[in-house]
Amino acid sequence: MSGRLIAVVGPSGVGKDSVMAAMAARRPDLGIVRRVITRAPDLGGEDYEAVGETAFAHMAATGAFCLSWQAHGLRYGIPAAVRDDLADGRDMLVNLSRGVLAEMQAAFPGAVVLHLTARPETLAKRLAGRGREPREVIETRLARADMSLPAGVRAVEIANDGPLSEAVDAALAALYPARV
Ligand SMILES: Nc1ncnc2c1ncn2[C@@H]1O[C@H](COP(=O)(O)OP(=O)(O)O)[C@@H](O)[C@H]1O
Ligand SMILES: O=P(O)(O)OC[C@H]1O[C@H](OP(=O)(O)OP(=O)(O)O)[C@H](O)[C@@H]1O
Repeated sequence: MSGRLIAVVGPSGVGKDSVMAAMAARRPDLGIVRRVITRAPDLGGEDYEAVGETAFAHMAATGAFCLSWQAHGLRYGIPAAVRDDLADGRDMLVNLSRGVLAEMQAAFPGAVVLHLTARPETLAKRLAGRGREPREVIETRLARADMSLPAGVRAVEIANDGPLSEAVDAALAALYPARV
């Protein structure tokens, strides 16, 4: 059986990368897609492939991505090779923009969407604590926080205001309902 693409979405600082890493730690069969980003290398957080604008444009033009978008002044690409992992039967977590969900569902009909939420004050505190972006950049990220999901996208809503383990429990329970 094919694996499922599991899109993890939500505002900056909500905990997408933290929840994904903790989910994969609990279920080693769950993979995490390594994104290609025009971000400086080694800024911490997720494991990503850092590339320059020219390399990104070349990759996009030669079909290296199954999905790509632009946000926060950066370009993001999802390697088309994720289809090989899915064909091998592996469920794959991927951190996506809310803006590409309709396109993603058309391209991956069996995909599941996990929508993480948290209160605005929680987001502000976490972004400051993460320390990856300067204050002005944090402000513009917070301004996008309440963006809604595109019409017609069905998602599992998961609150991540409390301990990380609670969000991870909720996400795993939604994906892998226990058989009674
Ligand atoms: N449930 C949580 N409780 C406390 N801190 C959290 C929780 N979830 C995430 N964090 C912290 O918040 C910051 C942002 O999390 P991150 O996973 O980078 O979010 P995102 O990928 O959605 O921007 C990180 O410093 C992370 O350690
Ligand atoms: O359209 P949106 O839903 O607002 O999302 C836009 C981008 O923001 C996040 O990026 P990134 O992972 O660089 O930032 P984050 O870790 O602060 O969320 C997310 O992964 C998208 O790439």
